[in-house]
Amino acid sequence: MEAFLRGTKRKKSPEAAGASSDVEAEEPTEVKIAILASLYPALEQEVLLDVLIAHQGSVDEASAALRAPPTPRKSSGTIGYQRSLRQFASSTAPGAPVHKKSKSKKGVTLHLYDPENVAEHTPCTIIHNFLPPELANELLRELLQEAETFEKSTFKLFDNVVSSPHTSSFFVESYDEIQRQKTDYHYNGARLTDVRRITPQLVAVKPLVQAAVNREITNRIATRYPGGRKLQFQSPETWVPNSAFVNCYNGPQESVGWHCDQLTYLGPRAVIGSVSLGVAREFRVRRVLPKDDGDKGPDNGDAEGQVSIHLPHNSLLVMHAEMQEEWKHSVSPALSIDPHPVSGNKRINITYRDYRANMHPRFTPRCTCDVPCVLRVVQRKKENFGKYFWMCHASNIPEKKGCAFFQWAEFDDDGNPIFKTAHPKSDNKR
Ligand SMILES: O=C(O)CCC(=O)C(=O)O
Ligand SMILES: [Fe+2]
Repeated sequence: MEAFLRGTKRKKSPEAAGASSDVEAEEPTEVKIAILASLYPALEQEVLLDVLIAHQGSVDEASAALRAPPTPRKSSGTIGYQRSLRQFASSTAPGAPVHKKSKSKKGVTLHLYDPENVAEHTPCTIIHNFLPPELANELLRELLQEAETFEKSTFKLFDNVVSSPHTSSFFVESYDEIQRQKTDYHYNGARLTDVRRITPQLVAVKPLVQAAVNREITNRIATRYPGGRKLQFQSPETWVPNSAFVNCYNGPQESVGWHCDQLTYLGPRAVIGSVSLGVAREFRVRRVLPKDDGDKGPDNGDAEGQVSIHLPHNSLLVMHAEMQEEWKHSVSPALSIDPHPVSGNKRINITYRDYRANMHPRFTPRCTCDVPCVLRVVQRKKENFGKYFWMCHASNIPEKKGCAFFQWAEFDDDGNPIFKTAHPKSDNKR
């Protein structure tokens, strides 16, 4: 999970027309919520999110409003209601448009349980009872043991120490790769310290995840994408997971705020396979709606409402190629949970990822701080919507300020990066 360690305001780059305000608006909600939560610990995250949205994402203004004497207000959507979408279901012809009018509404959370509804109304597909039951339990037991030593990520932001509301660790395939992760890769401007070797059960499950995800991708393309063809910038190659973030949510309050997963090492139109074990929790998604240049109105964050996908023990959720660029996702705090016979109050989540050889930091642009850049996409502004860009993320390192580096990112139709200038650290070998 990379998405929450971002923060301080950046200097705007004059080159970043159409992307610059997106960058600011794009500062992760997670961080803003974490700051507000540390200042107002008694308030639920959803209330904080509402207030933040009502103040166009400004932490200062949201905080001022929260300090003011409370006026009675309802928090929207804390308790969702179950609603079947069967009544709306229609068989989808090959090549049907990706962007269907959402069945969800502003301020309302639709709760989806049924795989057909999930495929129809979100950028995801879900497979229930994914692994043989004993394998799922073995994997859960193994990762619960690993999770004993997982830590919350903490980071300094302004004068607050903010910590992620769950624990996690990152697993790769070899000791060499652990070393490379610790020296070459950057996450939000810093290096990972807790990188582990993939465990025996993670190894055992990997080919099953790989086969299922590739099947789901093929099916998604054939049944839902225009012309039955892959999206522009989506890789035509087989999806091969070579790393996994493992998250542990201990109890109903542990969560992860709204974010999209970082594309820096995955490339555009990334697909992610996400296995859920233990306590069932809600995975929420909402579409990011771009705004016109002159539109100074409130953030569109909740304009189409949220969709809640229920993730039971032993389910595989595939986040498809349209997910990270056009949607945000979160695991919301729960009012209550049903304890699981193996894990008690804990939920384990594994996101298997395909790190692409041609997106290795030895190839990607470096900013003037000499840190490999982060890959972002314009989401909030209609101007340049969907365009990718490289920017500095050193401002997240406590002692560094970051620079105004900005460069549009180019890819061929299959999502292979086109780097204009040879990278000084590139030896073009892999
Ligand atoms: O726990 C989950 O289901 C999602 C985790 C997630 O979004 C992430 O690791 O980026
Ligand atoms: Fe994520």
